[in-house]
Amino acid sequence: MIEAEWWDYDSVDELADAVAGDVGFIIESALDARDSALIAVPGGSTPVPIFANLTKAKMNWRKVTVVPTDDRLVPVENDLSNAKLLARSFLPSGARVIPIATSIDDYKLAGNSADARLQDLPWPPDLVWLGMGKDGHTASIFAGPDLQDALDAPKARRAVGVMPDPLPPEAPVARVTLTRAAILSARTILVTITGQDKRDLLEQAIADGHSSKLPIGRVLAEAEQPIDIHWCP
Ligand SMILES: O=C1O[C@H](COP(=O)(O)O)[C@@H](O)[C@H](O)[C@H]1O
Repeated sequence: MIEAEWWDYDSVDELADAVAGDVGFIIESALDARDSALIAVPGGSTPVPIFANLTKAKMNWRKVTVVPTDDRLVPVENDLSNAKLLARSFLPSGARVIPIATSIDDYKLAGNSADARLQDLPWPPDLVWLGMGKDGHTASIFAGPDLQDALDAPKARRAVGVMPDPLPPEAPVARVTLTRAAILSARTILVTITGQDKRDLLEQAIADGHSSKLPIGRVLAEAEQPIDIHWCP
């Protein structure tokens, strides 16, 4: 059973303030301890106001590397690109942003390429920050033919390519994602979600643990570290 602590806020603004503070603290602690920080952060819409608050923090951003937990296989100029969001959010502060998606058509090969990029980074990440879709996917670990690959990849494997099935209507494309092993290797894991529907889904996924039908339940069931879940309606 995972050790999950819920942090509830009344509004997105309050959540954004608090999570930006926590992530800033994690980065500062890594800079103090190792003189560099590596964080993996989600895409989508939930983190946007948090990024805005976080990047106002004064710290040595030049020593901070930011990677997406996952990305959609689209050109980096496309609005669906998580790398585009990270570049827009973090590059002005001076952080290094490493995209993991490529223009390779074969999504499995794109997964190999994402893995190779991540193999060049000092591991483990100081933080893996996860979001969750309405269908219970996290990072881009989705239901579909590649679910087991992403869940069962060996410890050394950091990313794989996946084809969600069904394809989510808001972004109906193949993806690359951190594996479960890569997510769980992080020094700290936190989750941000909004809305009662997602809360109900995540509570159920956590309760079901290993037998959860939802990818996020299967990922978190194996976590050895305590996990903070930040939520607002
Ligand atoms: O597709 C994705 O969706 C999830 C959730 O996004 P949200 O917009 O509902 O917050 C996100 O965590 C993931 O990184 C992204 O690629």
